[in-house]
Amino acid sequence: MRITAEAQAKQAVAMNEKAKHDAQPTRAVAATLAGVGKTFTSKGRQVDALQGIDLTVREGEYVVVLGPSGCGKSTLIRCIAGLESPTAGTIELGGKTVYDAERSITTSMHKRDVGMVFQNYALWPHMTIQKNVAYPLKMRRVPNAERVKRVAEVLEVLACDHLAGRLPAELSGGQQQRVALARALVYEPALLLLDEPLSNLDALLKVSLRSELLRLHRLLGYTGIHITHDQEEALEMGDRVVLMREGKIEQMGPPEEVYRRPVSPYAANFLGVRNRVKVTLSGGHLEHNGRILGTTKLTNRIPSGQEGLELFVRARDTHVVRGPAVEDGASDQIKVEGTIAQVVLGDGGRRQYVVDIGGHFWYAQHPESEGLTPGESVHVRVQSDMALLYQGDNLIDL
Ligand SMILES: Nc1ncnc2c1ncn2[C@@H]1O[C@H](COP(=O)(O)OP(=O)(O)OP(=O)(O)O)[C@@H](O)[C@H]1O
Repeated sequence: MRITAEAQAKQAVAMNEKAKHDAQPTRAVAATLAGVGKTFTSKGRQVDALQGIDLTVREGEYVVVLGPSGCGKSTLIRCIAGLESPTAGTIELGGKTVYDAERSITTSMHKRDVGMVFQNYALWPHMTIQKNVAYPLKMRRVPNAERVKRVAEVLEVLACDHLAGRLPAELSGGQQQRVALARALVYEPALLLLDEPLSNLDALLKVSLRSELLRLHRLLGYTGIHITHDQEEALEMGDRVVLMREGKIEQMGPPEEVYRRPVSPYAANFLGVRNRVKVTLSGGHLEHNGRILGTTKLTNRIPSGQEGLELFVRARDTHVVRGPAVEDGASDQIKVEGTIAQVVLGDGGRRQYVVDIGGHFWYAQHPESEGLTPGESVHVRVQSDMALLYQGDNLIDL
């Protein structure tokens, strides 16, 4: 979304201003979306940014919405906040309808008890940190003494108390995002929406702020909806992960489930399953480019005559072994012969072996023999139950 920092600052303040403080522990609310659609019309063109979104986020749950650029994540969160009006469906927050296309109900963003944090922090550049965080309280005419107390409390929770007298430009990106969080939380909103809050931060800071966000969520108990295009962030942070694809929900579930069973090649690809090869079923064998893939029993569980099959395997589930594949008959393994093309430093500083399996690269992480070097003949080996097999867009249940 291309919105100016100034406009975002106004939106964030306006929403946070209205999130009511009642001196109680935070009241989390559920968010329920049914059949939500949003079509943008600009210059005679229509874009269906959201289509038929059904999603319930439970009270106190932390849901991470994941997807590539343009899949509708920001539009979704902006519709929940009231910054954007959907064109179909209903939205309920805490059991109250805040949007209903058919009944023409649209509650303004000021009346939704929602806090929001943006990717680019959206702080007021000319105000000190203390004033930035106090601003929404001031707008609601919270008395000065109470304001000072609450700002000090929230800055302390976020370990930003020592920054109170500085201007945003005098802070690092991570510090600015902490302050933006403080401003969103100073009202103890029942629902916190986070629009790519970590995307502008460097890798190390990202990881520490992930833990910080989870700690705050546990401490304060609000319902959280966090959007990101980073699969690692989503899997680490979400009680549930919602994967989006072209304005629709492709898959949702607990992170372990989404990680283990991506429902489609799109989901597998987005969740970092790097090895993807077309396979055929022939004479009871699974084959790639006319070569039999080991002694896999996957074929026992697939009806014969299937077309459009694709095998997906994670690099971290692949072993690479020197020499040709030996048929031992006993194990249920996929084996593919090839040649080491590259040895590179991959995820988490682990050596990654790139194996040329006949014009196609296969990534493997576990060497069974030390000192493998480019040009060597090897085979890659995978336990069949770690493989994912798809037919067209569907996961075959093996
Ligand atoms: N105001 C608008 N007018 C016209 N089209 C829009 C508008 N806002 C978003 N879109 C379109 O709607 C689709 C979804 O956009 P959205 O910003 O929600 O995606 P996103 O997943 O958040 O992407 P990003 O991570 O790049 O922000 C895109 O095709 C986008 O071009």
